[in-house]
Amino acid sequence: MASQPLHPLIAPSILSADFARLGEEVAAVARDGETRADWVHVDVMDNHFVPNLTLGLPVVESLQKVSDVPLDCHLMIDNPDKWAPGYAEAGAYNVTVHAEAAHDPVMLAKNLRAAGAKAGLSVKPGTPLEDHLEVLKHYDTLLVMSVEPGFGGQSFIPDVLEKVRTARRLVDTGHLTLLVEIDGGINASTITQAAEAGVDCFVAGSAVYGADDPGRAVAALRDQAAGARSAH
Ligand SMILES: O=C(CO)[C@H](O)[C@H](O)COP(=O)(O)O
Ligand SMILES: [Co+2]
Repeated sequence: MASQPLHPLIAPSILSADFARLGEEVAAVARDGETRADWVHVDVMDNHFVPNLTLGLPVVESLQKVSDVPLDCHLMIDNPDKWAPGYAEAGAYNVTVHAEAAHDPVMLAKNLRAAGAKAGLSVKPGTPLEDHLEVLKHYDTLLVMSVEPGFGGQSFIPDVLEKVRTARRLVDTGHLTLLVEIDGGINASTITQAAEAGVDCFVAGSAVYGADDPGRAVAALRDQAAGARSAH
């Protein structure tokens, strides 16, 4: 995961999908061609780390059986040191834990990788990147939250782009080796500025699953991000 991927990655968040039809909702962004998502983003919330409760390991295990798009699990939970490796063992492609919640983030990254997943570290909007730079050397992805974690459909916080620029610089100069991912409020009005700041992977929940055709929304967001990147 060293250099910037050839095209921007789009990861629809099923937080905004119909939970009664999760398999079909994943299939809607898994058709071959330009409408295909790169990853499917799965928001796990425990009602402790964030004030909301969504889904957990049994649902991820079921999704893993039906999804041929890699799962990107975003764990908004306390004590990820204990729970996160289970998501890697279930076959998730990338498992992201919060820097604010992890007790031993270096050991946790090792455990995630040993279980076969990429290891992701996320920072909330108010968490400085500088506090976690040493730890980030052990991770494959950095998930910059551009809303307060807990709910979909919130407004993008542009101040976090400074963290994206810093991370991009550190990756491009070889000081870090990771993908830069952004999550929260990404849509047609905000994706250009995020792409210009250097994001590799864009999570979009309401902008994809709130659209009439989720697959078309994926293709449109990817086009827009690619255009912003090449113009930069
Ligand atoms: O982690 C999240 C919230 O905590 C979600 O991934 C995120 O909010 C996606 O939803 P939207 O694109 O509607 O903001
Ligand atoms: Co998320």
